[in-house]
Amino acid sequence: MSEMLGLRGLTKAYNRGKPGEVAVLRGATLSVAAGEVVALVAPSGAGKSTLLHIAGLLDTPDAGVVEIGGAAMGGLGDRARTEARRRDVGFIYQFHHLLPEFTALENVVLPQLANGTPRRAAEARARDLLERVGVGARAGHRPAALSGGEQQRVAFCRALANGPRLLLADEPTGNLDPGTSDQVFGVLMDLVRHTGLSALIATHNLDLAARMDRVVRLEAGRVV
Ligand SMILES: Nc1ncnc2c1ncn2[C@@H]1O[C@H](COP(=O)(O)OP(=O)(O)OP(=O)(O)O)[C@@H](O)[C@H]1O
Repeated sequence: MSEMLGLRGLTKAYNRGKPGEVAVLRGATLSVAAGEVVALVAPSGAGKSTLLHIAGLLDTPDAGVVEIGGAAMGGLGDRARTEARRRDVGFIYQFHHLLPEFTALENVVLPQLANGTPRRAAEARARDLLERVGVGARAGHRPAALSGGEQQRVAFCRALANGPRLLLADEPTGNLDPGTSDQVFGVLMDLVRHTGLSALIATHNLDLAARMDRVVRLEAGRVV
């Protein structure tokens, strides 16, 4: 099977060369195949957010290689990185991070407009995605008027708005109560499977991890 995400020998330290240096990644290597959904399990502070940010081109490693769809990302300039991120990567955070002054629909439309999609097509796609995750009827509401589970469903739609090839999620249901988390996670998995996306999903929840294709652990800065 072809590889969608390749992380090879990543190292990353904060406060590098200073007294407070924290070596977070120490040669982390990981591969996600096309269509594969991988769970990333790590104790708190082990560096999973750092790893996801590097994989999602939001941060750069000190050393090592990031490949998306077989293309090395290391040599890209800022502009090409931003383009690759917008086009290829969808990101979901623990907290929804929706724009509070915009409706659910607009939150899913805006990244498409930024990517050059005409408004009419962007709205049609946004409505379709919101319907698929069961919040179509709430499309005209702002995030504050939605429940936590609904907000997170909208955030899933936003992450998928530009049709990424790779989905990265950092505790996507970590902010929800256990019952809602379970249900909303099911919605996310349906969406991912339906789209044939590759995904790397960080979670502390071993039951959720067991519902993915493969589980990897981040320990002492390496993937085991
Ligand atoms: N900007 C920074 N400057 C200094 N240290 C940092 C910075 N960002 C993260 N760290 C440290 O690096 C380590 C890994 O952080 P990271 O956020 O990647 O962990 P995590 O596994 O996602 O943790 P959690 O599950 O608690 O969110 C932590 O010890 C953290 O304190």
